[in-house]
Amino acid sequence: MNPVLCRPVRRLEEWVRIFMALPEIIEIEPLSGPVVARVTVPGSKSLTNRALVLAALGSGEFVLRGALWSEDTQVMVEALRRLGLELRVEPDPGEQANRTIRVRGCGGRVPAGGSRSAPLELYVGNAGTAARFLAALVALGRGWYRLHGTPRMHERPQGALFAALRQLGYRVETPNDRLPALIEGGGPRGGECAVGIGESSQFASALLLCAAAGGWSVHVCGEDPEESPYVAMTLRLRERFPAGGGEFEIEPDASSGSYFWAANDPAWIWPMLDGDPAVLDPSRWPVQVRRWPSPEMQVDARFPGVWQMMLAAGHAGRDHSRWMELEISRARDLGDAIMTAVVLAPLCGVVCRFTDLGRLRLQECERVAALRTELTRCGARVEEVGDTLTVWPSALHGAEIRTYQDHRMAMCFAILGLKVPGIRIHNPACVAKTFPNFFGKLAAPPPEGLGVRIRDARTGAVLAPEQLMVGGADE
Ligand SMILES: O=C(O)C1=C[C@@H](OP(=O)(O)O)[C@@H](O)[C@H](O)C1
Ligand SMILES: C=C(OP(=O)(O)O)C(=O)O
Repeated sequence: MNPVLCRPVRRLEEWVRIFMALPEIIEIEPLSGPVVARVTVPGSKSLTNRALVLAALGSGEFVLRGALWSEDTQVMVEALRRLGLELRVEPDPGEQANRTIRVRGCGGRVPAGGSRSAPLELYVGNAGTAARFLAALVALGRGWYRLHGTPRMHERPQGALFAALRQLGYRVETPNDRLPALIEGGGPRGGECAVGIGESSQFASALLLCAAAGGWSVHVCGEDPEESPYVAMTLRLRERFPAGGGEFEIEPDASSGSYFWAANDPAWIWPMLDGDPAVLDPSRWPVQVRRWPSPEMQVDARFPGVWQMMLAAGHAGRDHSRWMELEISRARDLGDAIMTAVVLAPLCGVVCRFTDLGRLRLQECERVAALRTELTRCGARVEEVGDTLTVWPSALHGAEIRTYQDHRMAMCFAILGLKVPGIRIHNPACVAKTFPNFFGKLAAPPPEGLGVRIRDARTGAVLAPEQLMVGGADE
């Protein structure tokens, strides 16, 4: 192809993307009644980034099918390429935000970095998984690497992971135990370390993913790794991943699926329930998520069961003219999907106590405060005591929701907007972190989507599903 002609074509694509950027603020129009839908959600972010690390360190050729293609996985792919690994990304005809990713493993020999004064720079965006997993992975290389990310990633904790790497004998230089950080690869060197996961369980996952290649023995402090859901995911995946090369299928992302299960409104389910209690079975609900995984790997695969429990308790409370109370723990019952349950709780007719939320304060934003503030803005009664949020049944009204650059704030409140008129979402494009076509799926006609009308809140124009895809779909 003529190289002179190539450049203007690429520029045109860039312009198309810029014109198709989501508006700064959108309004969600509530659904007028039950919608029968069978939605496909993209691959699991957590499994994709773990599988990329295991494939990169493994021996042979790996084919990852159903891998998520979003900001968090793109920074991981780019970082592995900058390290010198060979990765090929191909479209997935079954899902716009998935890819098939082919990886040639380095057999545990991580390519060398730079010098201390000119380290190999690796950008991790605001992907906690990439920031933590790559910090452990580069320790297995030689020379110096510098990890850096977005301003928010530079505030998020890394300290306990760096302490564990130092116990193993690696050098990590950072003034404040956060990113940016310089890490000197020392290659595999057997040894032991203990890691605290109070601030993030990703510290343990990072070390466990690289432990076989590094000869590391990793002790997780304070929590039973088998019972800490995301550490358990790492242990399960290590057992199942084809270490010597081969194909691996990534499950759909259960946290992303929670938004669609939660679209099944109490006001749809309760009237049916009076005549037929079997209606409480999620497999009977109008909105379904295809290929729903078992909870063995992803704790959030429990979401339909938790939503069922909330709906059942809310219904029982109505009959006894007294609200029932439920406790839902971030440590045991749900992972990221607990945010979905928190935001929809005021409509469930049950008092919900959401406990063990401490780690949420250190994520994309201070999520405990953000949830309380934005739900209160919609008229909900919410109380924050320690790391617990209690949410009471409340009459809600529309509001402009600030999303704090947090994809899950945008997605949870968009689902609230299917039930409460006048919900407006600021910076909806932040969903690109894990679910670039989330709003496209809300707007797509049933049965693939929910047929929701989404407007540019400034102009009132209804946006077509293809206008609602954000960023990152171009490889
Ligand atoms: O290991 C993982 O893939 C994740 C662990 C969790 O983080 P924390 O352990 O920091 O809570 C979760 O919130 C995040 O979205 C993904
Ligand atoms: C906390 C999250 O992401 P991470 O820690 O992987 O950046 C999330 O996706 O909700």
